[in-house]
Amino acid sequence: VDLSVSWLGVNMENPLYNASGVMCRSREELDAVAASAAGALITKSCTLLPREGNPEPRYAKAPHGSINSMGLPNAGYQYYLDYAKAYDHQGGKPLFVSVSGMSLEDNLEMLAAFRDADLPCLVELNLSCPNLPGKPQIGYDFEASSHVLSEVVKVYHKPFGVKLPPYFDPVHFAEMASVLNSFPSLKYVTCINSVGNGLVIDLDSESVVIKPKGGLGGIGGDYVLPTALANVREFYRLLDDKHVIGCGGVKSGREAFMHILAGATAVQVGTCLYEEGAACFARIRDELAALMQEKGYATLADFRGKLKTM
Ligand SMILES: CC(C)(C)CCc1c(C(=O)O)[nH]c(=O)[nH]c1=O
Repeated sequence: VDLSVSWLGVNMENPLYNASGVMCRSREELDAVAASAAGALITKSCTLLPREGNPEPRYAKAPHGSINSMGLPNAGYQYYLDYAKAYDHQGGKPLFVSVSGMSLEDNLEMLAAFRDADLPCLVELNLSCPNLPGKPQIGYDFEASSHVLSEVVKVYHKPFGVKLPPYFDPVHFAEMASVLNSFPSLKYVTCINSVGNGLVIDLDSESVVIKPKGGLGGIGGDYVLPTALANVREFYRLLDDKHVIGCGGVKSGREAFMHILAGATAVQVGTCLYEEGAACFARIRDELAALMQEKGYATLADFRGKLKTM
């Protein structure tokens, strides 16, 4: 079976890579993903200046996944720009850079810097980045999303992507798809970011399990798979001429297969990578290949987007 996928000028030997935020904050972590069986790698969302992030514990494993309120700890955009400048784009795996500025101005400054560096890597704007005080995250404010993207495309002229939070209402799917469809240079979306502001309680201690935000944090893992698949499917259906990257609940070849069946071009691994380490990529890759073999599919295109309805 052939697990390769070529899209937006990048060639991946297999469709699996890390979810932004997991094993991608330092060059050592990024090199570990690149050295693994992953087909690509993406950096931790960066801000203009380095950030410590929230007090620990800020990540916790939960019975069926994970919860995190990391608070955007990162080395600052220059660090990732330097990594991208030194990166072997020809011989290496595709490198994606995630950007999540604390303000539109910060995002525009970072995007201008990546533009001027003229690197082969693709830039992904995290729309879970903070909005004005008293407003929801950008991705949940359709007018703000439209404004941000309008300003972004004035500065950044190359193809780019956005990381989307999960949506839960058909009207929201339609509204966000309508916003995204008005930007032709926006060539892909990654669905989904963690399911926001969940609460994991430890019964023995009768306590929250992470320190920031009174214990509230983004949920990942098994808990989010159905929501992730629905977001992949809906945006695959509603977007014109854009790729959808699946993220959420992938821990074996089975969930990777489901994401591709729902329409995903490639698939990211977050919680499972955090818990298992980079060996998960070879395991999931081999499980996906075995599943394809069993079902008689030779390539990813043989089943991509071919989810049956009743
Ligand atoms: C939640 C934000 C801190 C605004 C963005 C960074 C981020 C974080 C984080 O750094 O806390 N965690 C996630 O699961 N998704 C994210 O997009």
